Amino acid sequence: MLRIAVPNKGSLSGPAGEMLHEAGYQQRREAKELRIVDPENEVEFFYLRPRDIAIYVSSGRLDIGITGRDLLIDSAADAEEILPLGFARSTFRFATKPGTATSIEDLAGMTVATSYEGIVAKYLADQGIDASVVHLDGAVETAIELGVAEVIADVVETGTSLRNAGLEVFGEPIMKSEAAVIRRSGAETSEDTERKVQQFLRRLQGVLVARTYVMMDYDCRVEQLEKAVALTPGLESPTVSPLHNEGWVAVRAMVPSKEAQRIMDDLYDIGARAILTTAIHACRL
Ligand SMILES: Nc1ncnc2c1ncn2[C@@H]1O[C@H](COP(=O)(O)OP(=O)(O)OP(=O)(O)O)[C@@H](O)[C@H]1O
Ligand SMILES: O=P(O)(O)OC[C@H]1O[C@H](OP(=O)(O)OP(=O)(O)O)[C@H](O)[C@@H]1O
Ligand SMILES: [Mg+2]
Repeated sequence: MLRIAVPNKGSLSGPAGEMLHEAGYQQRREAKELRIVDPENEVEFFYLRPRDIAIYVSSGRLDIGITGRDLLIDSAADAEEILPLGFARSTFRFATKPGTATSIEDLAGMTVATSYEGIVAKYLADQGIDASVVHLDGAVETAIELGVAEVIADVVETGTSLRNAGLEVFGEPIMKSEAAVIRRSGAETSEDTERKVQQFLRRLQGVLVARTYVMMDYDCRVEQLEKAVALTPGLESPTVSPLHNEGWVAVRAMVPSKEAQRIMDDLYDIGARAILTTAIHACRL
C-alpha cells in the first residue's frame, strides 16, 4: 500500500483533493477525516497540516506527499520535489510601507515578520544582511501596522492582501512556489513501491495534460496539409486520415488549450473546415 500525505487545510487542500479525484483516487468525504484507505488503488492517504508534510515524508514513514515548494524549502526537511503540480502558484516577497525600504540592502538592522522563517533567515544570510526575523503564524501583513516589524516577507498571489494593508513589494522575488509531489531524498525503495510511485506520478501527469491540452479535429485539402500540420504538430505527430472526398484529409492532434482559439482561426484562414475541439478527460503519455 502506497502511503501518501495530502494537505488537510489551507490553499493546497481543495485543489490537491480535486486533482487526486480526477486521477481516479478515492478522497475523504468530510473534512474531519484524517486517514482513508483506497483499497482498489492500493493507496492510503494521510491528511496532514501542509507545513508538516515534508517532515513526515523525510522521516520515511510516508512514501510521498503533496505540499508547497516554499513549505518544503522552509522546513529544511531531507525531501525533494519530484513532480510540480501547477496549482497554488505564488511568489515569496519582501514588502513594506512606501518609504521604509526600496532594496534588500535597506533591511540591515530591521525586523522582518514572516511565517517562513527558514526561507527568510537563509536568504538574508546568503545576501550577508544582518536583520532580525520574527515568526508569526499568519496574517503577517498586519505586523507592520501593529509595530511588530518594519518589513514582512510573505506569499503573494494577486497582491490584494498587500494592497489592502497599504504595503508594496521591494527587491527581487525570494522564490516562486507551486504545489508539488515530494519524496524523501535518495529514497531507496522496494521494486514494488517504486512501481506504485511511478504509476501515481503518471496518473497525476495525465491529469495535468488533460487540463492543459484539448483534442483538435479538422478537415483540410491535401495541398494545405503541410501548413496545417505546422500549426498543429501534436505531441509526436498528428494523425492524418483520408476522407471519402478525394483531395481532402482529416487531421487529429492535441493542442494547448490556451492557444486553441488562435489555432482554430489560423486553420480556418488556410482553408481548413469542420474544426472541432474536445476536452481530454484522462491520458497517459
Ligand atoms: N493566496 C494564495 N495563492 C496561492 N498560493 C497560496 C496562497 N496562500 C498560500 N499559498 C500557498 O499555499 C501553501 C501554504 O499553505 P498553508 O495551508 O500553510 O497556508 P494557507 O493557504 O495560507 O492557509 P492558512 O490559512 O492555514 O494559513 C504555500 O505553498 C503557499 O505558497
Ligand atoms: O496576494 P494575495 O492574492 O492576496 O494572496 C496572498 C495572501 O494569501 C495568503 O494568506 P491567507 O489568506 O492564507 O492568510 P494567512 O496570511 O493567515 O495565511 C498569504 O499568506 C497572503 O497573505
Ligand atoms: Mg496562509
